[in-house]
Amino acid sequence: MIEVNGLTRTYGGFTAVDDVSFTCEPGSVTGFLGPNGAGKTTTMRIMVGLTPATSGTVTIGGHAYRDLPNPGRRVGVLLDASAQHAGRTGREILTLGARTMGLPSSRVDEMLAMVSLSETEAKRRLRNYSLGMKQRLGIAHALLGDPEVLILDEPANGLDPAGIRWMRDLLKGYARRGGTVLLSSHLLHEVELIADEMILIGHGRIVARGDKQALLARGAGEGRASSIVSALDQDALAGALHQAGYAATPEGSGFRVAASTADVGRLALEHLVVLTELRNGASGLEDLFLELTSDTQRETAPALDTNGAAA
Ligand SMILES: Nc1ncnc2c1ncn2[C@@H]1O[C@H](COP(=O)(O)OP(=O)(O)OP(=O)(O)O)[C@@H](O)[C@H]1O
Repeated sequence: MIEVNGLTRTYGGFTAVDDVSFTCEPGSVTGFLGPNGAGKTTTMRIMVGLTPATSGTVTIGGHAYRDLPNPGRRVGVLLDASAQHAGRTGREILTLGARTMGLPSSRVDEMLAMVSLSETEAKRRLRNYSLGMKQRLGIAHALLGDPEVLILDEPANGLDPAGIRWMRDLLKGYARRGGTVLLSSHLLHEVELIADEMILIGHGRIVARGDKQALLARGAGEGRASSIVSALDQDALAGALHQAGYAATPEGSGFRVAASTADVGRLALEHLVVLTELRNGASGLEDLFLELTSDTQRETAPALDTNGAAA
């Protein structure tokens, strides 16, 4: 169990983390989401004692991280997969970790096998690892001490699709066996698939949190219905939509309509319009994320022309 209470971190006059409180329960994966610079990494660094808090507390299993006698056996941490010594091999990095935690060297082989790093790859120096390989090694390092809590900053970063699925299954299995997982990510879809609980942060403040299903329902709630629709006769479709009073904007080869697929389908039937595509255009979590963090998004930056100059 992780308990974060009133966590605040300021840098000069700037507040990077602003009175953040949440808990992560055993047996669940908690997704920590927010735009660039929202305060996710800072919060996680404070949790594991790498950055001091200005105020507030974090406890893991009831103790501050710095008070845990053998922290690697309690908390697995992956904050920056490149933060290890670049001249060491993957095997050396894991062996040092195992020794520090008082684990047998057989644990290193187990972990290498678990993250699918081959014997040859394990002998390579970290500086010659691909990003995905570094992430795999980082996950192996985090799991080395068989901890009950995992704190992972963007663990899917650099993994290929098969690697992302592997990590998803790994973390879900870990939580099912009673582990507590906190992971940050920009990959909303990925978090939707993996997390049970979600925390959305913007400008250092929590803007939403709770059970994934409840947040998704909120994101896809009343007034947010959206469909993507195309027809053989687009003009007839546009006319029918207009007549019914549905707001429609051109998207792809058809329209995005502020109505449910059932309503659009019914309308097409009434007007005998043959549809070539009709699907749900709402992305509950993405819409909610963009709405709640809209003041922290950067898309107000000037558009670039094809030469990269500001238009
Ligand atoms: N040592 C520091 N000195 C000054 N400002 C800092 C420092 N560390 C972080 N910040 C600022 O705090 C804010 C939060 O940064 P943080 O790295 O926690 O964001 P993040 O949510 O992890 O972003 P990203 O998704 O881009 O990794 C940013 O504006 C960042 O510039």
